[in-house]
Amino acid sequence: MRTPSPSWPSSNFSSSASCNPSSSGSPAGGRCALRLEIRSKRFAGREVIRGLSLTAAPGEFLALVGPSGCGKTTALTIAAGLDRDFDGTLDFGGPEPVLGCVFQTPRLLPWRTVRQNVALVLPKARRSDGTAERWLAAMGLETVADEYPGRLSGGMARRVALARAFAVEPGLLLMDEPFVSLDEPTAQRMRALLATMLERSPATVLFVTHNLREAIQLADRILVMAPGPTRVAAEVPLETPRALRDDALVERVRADLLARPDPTFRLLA
Ligand SMILES: Nc1ncnc2c1ncn2[C@@H]1O[C@H](COP(=O)(O)OP(=O)(O)OP(=O)(O)O)[C@@H](O)[C@H]1O
Repeated sequence: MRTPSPSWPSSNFSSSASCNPSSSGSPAGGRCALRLEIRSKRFAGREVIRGLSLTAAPGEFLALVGPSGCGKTTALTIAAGLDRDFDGTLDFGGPEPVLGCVFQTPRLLPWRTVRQNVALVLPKARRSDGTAERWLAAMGLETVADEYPGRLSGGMARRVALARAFAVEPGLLLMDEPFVSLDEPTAQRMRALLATMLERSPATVLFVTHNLREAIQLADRILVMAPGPTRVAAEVPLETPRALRDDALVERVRADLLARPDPTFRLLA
């Protein structure tokens, strides 16, 4: 049985400090640079990535797009520091950042309430200081804080996963197809919500997606990956402010990219 969906939070917000669920009060937070150089990554001797180099400026939203199996998740896992078995370097231009991760599935603990799922990622001293509740409220989820994940819709569960990622005030947010398999209207609302949350709590973002429209809508820069072994084959900066990217603009940019003579872009059609 599913609980009724609470209303979606508004994507407009006041910039006053009291509206910011972040406790640091610092809009810049701990945003970090990201410099990842994968000279070679092998699985059981098979090289899947060669010569992949990517950098992100503090606060930049970088989207990695490319066909299935080309190594996007592998690169993200290395950027998260979860796979150190590669030839190359990972550098944040300073101390290791606080990481927030959002995966293809929400990965909520079914035996914990929504509130507990968010509070669990916080340092012990902050688990009951209202941080989890503030982020749940920011996602429009305050009415389901005491529910268990099994009672949530798919979209609500994804919002809990987003609240959990933002609750740690990440300097680096790693997202692996976070809105895949949602119906399109729900995915659209999630994208708007993500953009709003990033305005409230800025982070450097590495966002993996198959969905070129989604990348055009959200990213500051798109890296197009090509397989065999994987490398960055093209880079697309997006200069129109995110808030001004309506459907028509997204479609126009997508059509322009797919019409490019570079065969890499045809892999994205
Ligand atoms: N643990 C592993 N052991 C062996 N091979 C792996 C492992 N993880 C990934 N691979 C291989 O590495 C390649 C890249 O996989 P990866 O999951 O990074 O691709 P992807 O671009 O994220 O794919 P998708 O878009 O389908 O999620 C694939 O050929 C995959 O089979």
